[in-house]
Amino acid sequence: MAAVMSEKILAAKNIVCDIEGTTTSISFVKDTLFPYALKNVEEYLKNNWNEDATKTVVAALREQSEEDKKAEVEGVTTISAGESEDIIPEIVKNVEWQMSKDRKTGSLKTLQGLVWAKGYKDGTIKGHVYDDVQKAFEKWTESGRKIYIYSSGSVDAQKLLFEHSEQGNLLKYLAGHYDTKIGAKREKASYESILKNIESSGEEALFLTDVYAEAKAAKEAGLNVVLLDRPGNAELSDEERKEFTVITTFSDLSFEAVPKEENGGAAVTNGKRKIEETTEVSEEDQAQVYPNKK
Ligand SMILES: CSCCC(=O)C(=O)COP(=O)(O)O
Ligand SMILES: [Mg+2]
Repeated sequence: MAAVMSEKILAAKNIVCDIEGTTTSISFVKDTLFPYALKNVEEYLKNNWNEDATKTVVAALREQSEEDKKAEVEGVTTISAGESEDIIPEIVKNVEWQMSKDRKTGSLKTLQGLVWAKGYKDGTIKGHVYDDVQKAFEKWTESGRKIYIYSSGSVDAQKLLFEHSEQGNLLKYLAGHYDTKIGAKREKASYESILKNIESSGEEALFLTDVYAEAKAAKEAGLNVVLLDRPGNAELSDEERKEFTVITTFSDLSFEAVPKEENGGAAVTNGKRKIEETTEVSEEDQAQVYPNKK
């Protein structure tokens, strides 16, 4: 069954977009990025030990491990005090432990980004984006919309992925980046902070993600939300599919131009067609306008 889209969704001026499972395959993150980070973290630390960025991230990793120890997180490994390179094996062990749990701590994500930088810059890594991403970004920005990224991956890691993507440098389409410094992705307050930051109402914003808990938090903050069902994503339940519009590709979202005088002003509605609520939509009608399905 094709997606059911509300008028509000299609009118949104600000699009906030998740990465893993939304613009980019989960398998690229799990099978390319994570193994690269694990393989190269020790070398990165050795080669960059005296860099400020390394000192800052090591201090943050140590702080995190102390917090985890206090909270009695199972399996946590500690990082000794001091600036000696002797503690590199302890850092590597902590990173391996965190990555085995797919933790989204800011310190781990920052270090991963630092390690990936070399791979992106020497061409070993090309950021995966689905086939429809570049075209959609182009259309959305051409129609006067602003695209923001909100991912657990650090802002620097996000920029690397889109700068060195399989579809070329996509950074020109992006108006801003947010990571977990603004808050965790499953918390309503994070989305409220993003709205404040981008000077948008919830009504004028659309969040695209693959994770139901993130969708729920964004919805609570007043944003419109559409869930992505990309190949390899976790299965969405029938209940989750009832609560949110679900699409398989960005091509399913088709916006109209934001009139110039309203760019940065009021939201635009797609005045073309307003159709009564329905449960089934033909492929051709995917881009039509429907009242939001609750
Ligand atoms: C942009 S860096 C790679 C992705 C990553 O490390 C990650 O944790 C992705 O999480 P997301 O919030 O984009 O689902
Ligand atoms: Mg995701």
